[in-house]
Order: sequence, then structure tokens, then C-alpha cells
Amino acid sequence: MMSTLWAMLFGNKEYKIVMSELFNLLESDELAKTPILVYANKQDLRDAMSVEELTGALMLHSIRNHDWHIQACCALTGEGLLDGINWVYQRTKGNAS
Ligand SMILES: Nc1nc2c(ncn2[C@@H]2O[C@H](COP(=O)(O)OP(=O)(O)OP(=O)(O)O)[C@@H](O)[C@H]2O)c(=O)[nH]1
Repeated sequence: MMSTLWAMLFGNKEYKIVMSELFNLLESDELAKTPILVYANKQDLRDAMSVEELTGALMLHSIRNHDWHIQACCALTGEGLLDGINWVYQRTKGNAS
């Protein structure tokens, strides 16, 4: 079954593993053209990686064959979560399979 959303929710640890898994998944035919939403979680914490830091650490600008978006959020309060979902909705509406 074709995925329509692949989202990651993580803070400031293990981003190298996440990046490696992300780029492996992007090779998959099943995920061709799937939009990529990255949540930069724990933005309420001072030592959380910022959106800019995560964008660089995950090398998101090197993703050429997928739409991608990185969304600041705080899972504790819910801030930013709907903004991310709304981005996916805008990218996928009309594409129901
Ligand atoms: N301050 C803060 N804490 C959060 C946030 N999201 C999750 N946590 C807390 O982070 C802790 C770890 O959450 P888990 O869901 O176990 O995540 P994990 O992937 O196992 O661990 P992390 O890599 O630390 O996120 C829990 O105590 C959560 O309540 C957030 O946005 N802000």
C-alpha cells in the first residue's frame, strides 16, 4: 500500500541514525513522491535543536525528489502539530488512492 505520510517526531538525539534511515526510505519505490514531514520536537526546551539546525543535520536540502517540510513543535502542548498535519493535507488532497 502506498504511504501518504511519513512523519518523524524526535528531539535532539540520534539524528544521524534518523538521517540514515530517512535516506534509505527515500530510495524505496513505494515512497516515490511521498511528502516528507519532519517534526522538530521539544522546542520548549532550550537545548533542543532548532529547525535550522535539524535541517542542516538531516541534510534536508539535499532531498530533491520529494516535497519536504520541517515543522517546529512541542508534543507536550501540541503546538505546531496541526500545522504539520495541515501541510501534509495541502500536499495530498485530491490524491486519494
Ligand atoms: N519538554 C518536552 N518533553 C517532551 C516533548 N515531547 C516528548 N517529551 C518527553 O520526552 C520524553 C521521551 O519521550 P519518548 O516518547 O519516550 O521519546 P523517545 O524517542 O523514547 O526519547 P527522546 O529521544 O528523548 O524523545 C518523555 O518524557 C516525553 O514526555 C516536548 O515537546 N517537550
